[in-house]
Amino acid sequence: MNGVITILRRSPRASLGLGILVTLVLLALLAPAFTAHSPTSQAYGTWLKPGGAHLLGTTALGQDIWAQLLYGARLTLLIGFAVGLVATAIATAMGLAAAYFGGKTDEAINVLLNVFLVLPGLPLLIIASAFLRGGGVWSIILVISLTGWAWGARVLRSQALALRNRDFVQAAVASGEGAGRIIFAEMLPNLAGLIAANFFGTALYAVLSEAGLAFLGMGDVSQVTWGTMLYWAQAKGSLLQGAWWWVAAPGLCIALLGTAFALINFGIDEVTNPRVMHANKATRVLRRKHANAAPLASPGSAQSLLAIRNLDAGYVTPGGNVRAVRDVSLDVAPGEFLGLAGESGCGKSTLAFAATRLLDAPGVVFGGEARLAGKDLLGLSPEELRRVRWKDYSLVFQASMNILNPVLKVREQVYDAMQAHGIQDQAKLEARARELFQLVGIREDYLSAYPHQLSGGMKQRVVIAIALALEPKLVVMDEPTTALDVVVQRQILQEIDAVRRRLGISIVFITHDLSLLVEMSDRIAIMYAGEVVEEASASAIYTHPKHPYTRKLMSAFPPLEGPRERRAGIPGRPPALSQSIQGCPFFERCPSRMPGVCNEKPLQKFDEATGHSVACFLYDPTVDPQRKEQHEALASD
Ligand SMILES: Nc1ncnc2c1ncn2[C@@H]1O[C@H](COP(=O)(O)OP(=O)(O)OP(=O)(O)O)[C@@H](O)[C@H]1O
Repeated sequence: MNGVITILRRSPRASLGLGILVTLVLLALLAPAFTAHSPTSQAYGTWLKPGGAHLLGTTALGQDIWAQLLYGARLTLLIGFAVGLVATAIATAMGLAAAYFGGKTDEAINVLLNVFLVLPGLPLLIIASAFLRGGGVWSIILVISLTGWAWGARVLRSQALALRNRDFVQAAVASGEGAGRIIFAEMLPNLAGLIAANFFGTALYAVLSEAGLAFLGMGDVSQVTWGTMLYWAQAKGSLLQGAWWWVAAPGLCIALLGTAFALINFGIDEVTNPRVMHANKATRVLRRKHANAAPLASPGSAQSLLAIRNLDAGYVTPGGNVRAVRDVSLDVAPGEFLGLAGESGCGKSTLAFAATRLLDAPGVVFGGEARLAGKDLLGLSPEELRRVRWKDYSLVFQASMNILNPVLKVREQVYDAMQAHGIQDQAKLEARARELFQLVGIREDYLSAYPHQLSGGMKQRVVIAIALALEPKLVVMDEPTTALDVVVQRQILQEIDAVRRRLGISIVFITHDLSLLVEMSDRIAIMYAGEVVEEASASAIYTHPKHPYTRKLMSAFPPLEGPRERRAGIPGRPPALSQSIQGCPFFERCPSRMPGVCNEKPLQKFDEATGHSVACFLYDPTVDPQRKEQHEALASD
């Protein structure tokens, strides 16, 4: 129900379509309230013009056209809805079975699908209806369902196959969940939008097919539907008699019903697909804002390679906007290693992707700025962006090794990025590829290998080599080594650091592992619930963490040296990012919270020392120092 309300709220097209559909259904159900005539009675005069007792005139057989239209809507709608249900049920069952069971089941379903898809639709409908003639409206429903399920099944199968390979389904399989639960609880809900769209698409096909069959005289012409009305109008030569309204009335109604189904279908697509409409809208608004924006004039920007200002980003979901990055401002200096840390889900990746224009729908940048060497990244056209990526900045993320194409040799893939940016000379390409391999610690002969011949660590090094190929000014690394074992992880990190120092590039490094960051970074920014809550040099974060959250994070990791101690987690959960947050987002979990201050005042950053800022009211000079001391003491108890 909530899903339907969201679709209607978000999509004016869906609301219009549903409005038309509901009106037609009401007219059909309440037909006796709108006409006193019977649709089948032939007691009225023939060929009467619209007006008087007969709103739309009468037929050649003396039937009231308005009454036929109202009562005919019942069967037409029944056929649409019934075929929609039957064909969608078949398509869903086939698609899910093919994807879940795979192997022979998938092959068999695929063959069946292909047979139905290559058979021409109309002749198949005609032959099937000839066989089932005399079976009334249910045989029409059966015939149209049998010919109309295959397209939906093909689309659902491919979507279900993609889902089947997603981590959460694989995890459910690995944990021993039964087939029924995986199909109905894990996969089906993710296909809900597609199934609903398929229902309305098939209903539209059914209404049009019924009209086509009836018009050809292949349906049950003794029943009143909009299709059989067209058949009789044509058979009795209504246009030759000048009675165009007999054809126009059912024709327009069919077109109206078709429009309603199509509008609802569009609406579902807009909201449940990749939410393209919203993403595009937000991007357009942002572009306009950026076209008029003045360059940044905030402190630090002269020193900054990457300057992020008041960045707001997140995801448009059917349940509302998720604000995963909230008003974040951050600078990365040339040659600097900036670590970004925080619990899972606090917005680190969203920040990195949004600032580098890599956030895909349903992700959206709601506002703010990101400038790289003064260039407004959020305002660049796709062509300008293409020129800047890889050359000015590149990105390496956790699953990056999967970007390697399994059927191309590593050499070609290393060449690709360089060729796309104008380096065509084979000798130069080869020399640079070898140099890059040396840089990231892989033997040069692996350039001739295929990705499957490399280990995970080597593949990740190849990706890092590709990211460095054009010597970008900035490399953003989002947990690039998390999937690797700790020894390989450490080696790669040391090599990345050596490359950074040698080439003078800046690195933004994202990880949960704060102890690793302390070791590697120049500066660390701690994120919590979409906000940067503390920012300081790595040594200050290690020796004097200020924010209670940073302190808790630090105490959750083993120390770099000294005796082993029992580590404590942070009780509670971060707030939902789909809701607005009043005051400090850490309030509920904070051992030093000051009720009436932290949960009420708008969150601010306070400078504790040069280059050390904390978003915490314990450092607010306007709060009574005694109160702060009491609460700090509480935390240390
Ligand atoms: N496609 C999406 N649709 C809706 N919400 C999303 C989507 N992707 C991420 N989110 C939400 O955005 C928030 C921030 O996610 P993000 O991946 O940026 O966090 P993170 O700190 O990088 O987490 P992790 O360390 O686990 O990668 C989370 O609450 C997450 O649930």
